Amino acid sequence: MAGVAAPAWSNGTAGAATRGSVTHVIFDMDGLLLDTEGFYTLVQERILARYGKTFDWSLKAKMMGKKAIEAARVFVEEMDLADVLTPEAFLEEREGMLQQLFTTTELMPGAKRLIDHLHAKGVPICVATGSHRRHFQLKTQNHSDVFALMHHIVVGDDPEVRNGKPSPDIFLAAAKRFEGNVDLSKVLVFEDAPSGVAAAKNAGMLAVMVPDPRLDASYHEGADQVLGSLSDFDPAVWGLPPFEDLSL
Ligand SMILES: O=P(O)(O)OC[C@H](O)CO
Ligand SMILES: [Mg+2]
Repeated sequence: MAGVAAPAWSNGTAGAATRGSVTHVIFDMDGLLLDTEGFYTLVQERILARYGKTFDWSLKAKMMGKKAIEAARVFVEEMDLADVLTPEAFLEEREGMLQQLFTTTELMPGAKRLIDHLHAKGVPICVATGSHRRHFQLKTQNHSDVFALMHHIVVGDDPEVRNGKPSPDIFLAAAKRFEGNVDLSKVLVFEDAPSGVAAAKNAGMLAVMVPDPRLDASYHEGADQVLGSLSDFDPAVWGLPPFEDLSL
């Protein structure tokens, strides 16, 4: 794209990049940076048990990454509960349980090391989460050091995010808030959810997927790379500054 400056860390020499020359990085949050997806699963299992139904990973795949109300509609519809539970009542019921669980949130393996590294090298990084601000605050309260390194954070109830993932809205809003012009084809999104990978691709960006191993491999389709953990990510492959301490 015309007028797009070379990244600040670039020394102008050819690197070992084989998958592109990434200039900006956007992180998903739930299930990617933070180990919160299990909380949603647990609470939803409890609610379904009351109706004699079982929560499974094909339902999980359809809900994860979405805005709360959009995921709630999927839950009620897919589980055939419309006669006994509205999406709004479902959200209200799970809220108390979730709020307690969120305060115990842990980082996913490799998240801190990667964020520290990209920040130290001057790579512009941000978070784009379908989670609304109230939940974002609860989930991140013990990890403010990590999230403080983000250039900005876009949450699901941001006015610019009209539609949740797989709409590209949230990633387009996130890219716009970096400084200067951003070539969307050089933005790398990290995601754990099928809807999130689709949103990144709909935004014209690159997508690395770090899925839960229980997610069927058919949902990996569309990702530019699939990793078992953020710890497996090699920045140099994407034209990003390499890790210097390879012992980690
Ligand atoms: O994966 P995130 O960070 O977009 O969050 C989405 C929901 O809050 C949880 O699936
Ligand atoms: Mg996620």
